Amino acid sequence: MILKKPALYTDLYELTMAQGYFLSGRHQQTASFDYFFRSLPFDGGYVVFAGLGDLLEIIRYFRFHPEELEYLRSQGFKEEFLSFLKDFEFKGSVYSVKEGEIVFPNEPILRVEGTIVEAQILETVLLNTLNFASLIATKASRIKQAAGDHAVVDFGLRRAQGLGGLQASKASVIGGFQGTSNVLAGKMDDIPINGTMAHSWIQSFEDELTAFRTYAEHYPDSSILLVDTYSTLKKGVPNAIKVAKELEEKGHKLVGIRLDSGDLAYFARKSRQMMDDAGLEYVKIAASNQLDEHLIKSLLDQGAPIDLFGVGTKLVTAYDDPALDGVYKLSSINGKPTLKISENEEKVTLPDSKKIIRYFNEDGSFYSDGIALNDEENPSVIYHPYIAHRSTIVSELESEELLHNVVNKGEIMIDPPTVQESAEYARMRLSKLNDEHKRFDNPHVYKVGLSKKLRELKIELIQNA
Ligand SMILES: Nc1ncnc2c1ncn2[C@@H]1O[C@H](COP(=O)(O)OP(=O)(O)OP(=O)(O)O)[C@@H](O)[C@H]1O
Ligand SMILES: O=P(O)(O)OC[C@H]1O[C@H](OP(=O)(O)OP(=O)(O)O)[C@H](O)[C@@H]1O
Ligand SMILES: O=C(O)c1cccnc1
Repeated sequence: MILKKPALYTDLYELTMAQGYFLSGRHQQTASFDYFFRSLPFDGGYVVFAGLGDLLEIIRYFRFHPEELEYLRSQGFKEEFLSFLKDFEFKGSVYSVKEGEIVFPNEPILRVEGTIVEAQILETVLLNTLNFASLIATKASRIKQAAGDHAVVDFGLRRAQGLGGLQASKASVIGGFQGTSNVLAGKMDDIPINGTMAHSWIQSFEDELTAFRTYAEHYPDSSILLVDTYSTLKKGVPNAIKVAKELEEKGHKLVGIRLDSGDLAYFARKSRQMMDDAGLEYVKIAASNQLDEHLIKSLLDQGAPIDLFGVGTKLVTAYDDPALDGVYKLSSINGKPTLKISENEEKVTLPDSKKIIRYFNEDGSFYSDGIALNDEENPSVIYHPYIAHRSTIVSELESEELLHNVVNKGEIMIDPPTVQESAEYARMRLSKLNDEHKRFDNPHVYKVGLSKKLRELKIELIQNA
């Protein structure tokens, strides 16, 4: 949890609308909003849903404190509304997929039900939390996929967008990273913290060997020496070998070396050879320098004997696709289904309260998802969202509903998932997504269909709009 006072972490219009609902006596209307995204980031085939734990904390702490009310008063908000906010607590309900779930475009992966004011007032902070966490968890998952069994560690804090670095470190672990260099994230979320050394350590000594030796004296069983400050192969690796041998004499072991520039595949091969020749097969090779999933894949395809990848900038900034386009749309008001029309059929929203059903192949892998009205039986056929004649029979398949009641009339119903639990769930679910949806180039589109009733309701509302 990052903000203990999240109520003003919002766009002004949420509060002006809330005041408008209140002053016009409409604030007790009931409403239902869906959270969903429309397109997949990184030209990928899936998203790892993250941020639910933080959202539940935000709901738990959601109050308007005296100094916040004072600020709103200074901005012209009316006394009547401010006294309403003084006692405000979220008393609505939230239905969500699990943190770590593998999800796809246009699925209503989280639904908020409540009065129009309480559901509306959550919009911005909810989007801010879920969009960023899911984006970074997805990027991390792709990087981990490229790294396979090799370890990946988050080095991104220094390059992160301000305090987003905290959420990014947590989301990276949900996506499959082993640990982070971010100490506060480690403390807050019980994530393993890891690290090596900076060039400044080496430059601050009269020579590289003394720098390595001094570090190893202090950390005889946990040193990873940065070998590229002067010359990787002529100085860095030979000096690291010397120090490793000295450690051996004292009954300790050098953990590794880190490469941070130049041709990482070439240097890794050469360093491995030099260390193996010196009987140091156990010393690991870590690599960093603007890595992402494509470079890691390329390095491993080149046969680079790298054991650990440190990944910063490209991970925490989601460099190639810096925002998930998640939105929060009204789907019913006072029990009446509603939708938002668009010229573009793909942007027309889905009305009413819905459920998501995941269908499985016989081997337990994901077959496709269906979206149906909440109060209908699980459908036996699901239909393409826009092309009427395309449908799939799903009646014989194993299925599972994905939305769970995580907040019920203001009461939080689950222990917020720990980062480790969400990471394990994401790993397990990703293993059920077939490879054609996971490949980096032109991944096969995972099918998400609609029930007949939902499709018909949507068409009826469009025609009557
Ligand atoms: N064998 C390789 N195959 C593909 N990409 C690599 C390989 N080795 C390194 N890279 C990547 O190429 C990019 C640029 O590497 P380069 O050696 O130019 O780094 P640099 O930071 O400019 O080095 P220096 O710090 O010496 O200036 C980095 O993103 C790096 O990870
Ligand atoms: O390349 P990234 O994926 O963003 O990974 C983080 C980078 O941050 C550090 O460099 P920096 O130059 O900031 O400090 P240093 O002196 O420790 O190398 C580190 O050496 C990595 O190269
Ligand atoms: O520990 C490291 O090696 C590290 C930490 C942050 C950024 N770059 C490297």
